[in-house]
Amino acid sequence: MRTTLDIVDLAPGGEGVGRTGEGRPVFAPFTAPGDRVEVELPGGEGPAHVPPARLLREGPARVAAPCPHFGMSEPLAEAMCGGCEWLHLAYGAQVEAKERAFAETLRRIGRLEAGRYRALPILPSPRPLRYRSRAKFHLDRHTGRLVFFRRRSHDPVQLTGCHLLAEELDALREVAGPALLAARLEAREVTLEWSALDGKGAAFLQLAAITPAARARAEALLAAVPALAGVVLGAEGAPSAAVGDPVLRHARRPGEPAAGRQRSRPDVFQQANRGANALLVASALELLRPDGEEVLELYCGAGNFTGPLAARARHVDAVEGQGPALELARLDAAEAAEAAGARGASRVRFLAGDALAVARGLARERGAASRRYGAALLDPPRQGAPGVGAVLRELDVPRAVYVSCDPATLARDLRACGQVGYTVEAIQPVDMFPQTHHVEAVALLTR
Ligand SMILES: C[S@@+](CC[C@H](N)C(=O)[O-])C[C@H]1O[C@@H](n2cnc3c(N)ncnc32)[C@H](O)[C@@H]1O
Repeated sequence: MRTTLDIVDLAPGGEGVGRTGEGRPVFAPFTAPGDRVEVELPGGEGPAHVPPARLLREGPARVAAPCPHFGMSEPLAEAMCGGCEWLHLAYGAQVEAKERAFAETLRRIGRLEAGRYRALPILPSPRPLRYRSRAKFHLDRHTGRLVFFRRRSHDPVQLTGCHLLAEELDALREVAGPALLAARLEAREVTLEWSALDGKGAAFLQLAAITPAARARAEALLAAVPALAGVVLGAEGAPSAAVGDPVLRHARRPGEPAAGRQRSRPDVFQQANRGANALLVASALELLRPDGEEVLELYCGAGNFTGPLAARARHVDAVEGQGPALELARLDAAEAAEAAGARGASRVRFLAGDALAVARGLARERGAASRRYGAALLDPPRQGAPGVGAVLRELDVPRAVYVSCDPATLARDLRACGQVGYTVEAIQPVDMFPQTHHVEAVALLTR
């Protein structure tokens, strides 16, 4: 049934929300508060998710989307890219909506009522557009373009440019697609990364198999695309292989190389928004105050927090499950220790393995080798770290910072931490992902 709907808010999942005359909630993608839209309403009585709507009247938060691949185009959904959700929304309205939805998720799943913790105002991204230094694409074998898929499909969007990518990364995307096709590198997925510090990029190609022919083709790719310094080849069940030099360096604070550098490789986790990442790291350290402490860091990855922690802590034990990430973190730590002289030499110990299992093992250690941590920092993947509260408790950690990219799993884990005696003192949301509903956050726990 066709019906007219007034959009009144944005849901945590990014869709606009309105209610029918009978009070039925309706979630409509690509709408904005204040919009009046016509939607195709499915039968039933519960909350309805409708396909893209026809816009009848524009709300005040609506702006002209700068991208031809985005939005409520006619015919509906024909050209729509699955990358952005909110290019039609003024950036101020985006951060307000994230802050509201985030607090609501903490309340609903974490039972954390506003007022019971210090809710710090969301930190906006320094760049709302062109903020990504890495992204994952698909190679369209017919056109030779690196593409994104349309929403909820595997149909390619023939990108003529992407407003989320740093200009240099977008330019690399444009040339890398045809070069991959010419080199006959049939990658299932292609991750490209750009380093503003190095002025060069690197690629991670997921192939069916890593053969000598694939390596030779990767060499040909590097010869054809001078902006690419190296390639990592990956295949299921096989160790990855580097061709050229795919290790890039980033300034820990963009534009300030003196604030320290950090290695990355395109097959290893790395925050894609370097500007917002600098804010995230600074706010995590400000909340944790690791000065002079023995610190336990779980899920350290390539050492995004490890270097800044080590610069202030007495000692850091850093745990990570992925070998190549740990290798990059070790190289950065060794370099920083050398720069600091003997004083910094033994500040970090890296431990490989499952973060919670290693932490449980540390809690059982006794005698001279055992450590008493004054602070902990954890930054788990999207699925969170169920059970981390009990582990922190076993280790008798008085203060911990939990960094999360998923408000729902964060809220779940904070609630469980509360059940073993931790109090949520403060939470700082950070907008790492403008033009989408996603939000990153840092929470401070004490006991
Ligand atoms: C969100 S990333 C954070 C990495 C790093 N802290 C950063 O800021 O770049 C999560 C990291 O946890 C690692 N990881 C995932 N599951 C793990 C586990 N069970 N044990 C240890 N590390 C794990 C991943 O390899 C990844 O490096």
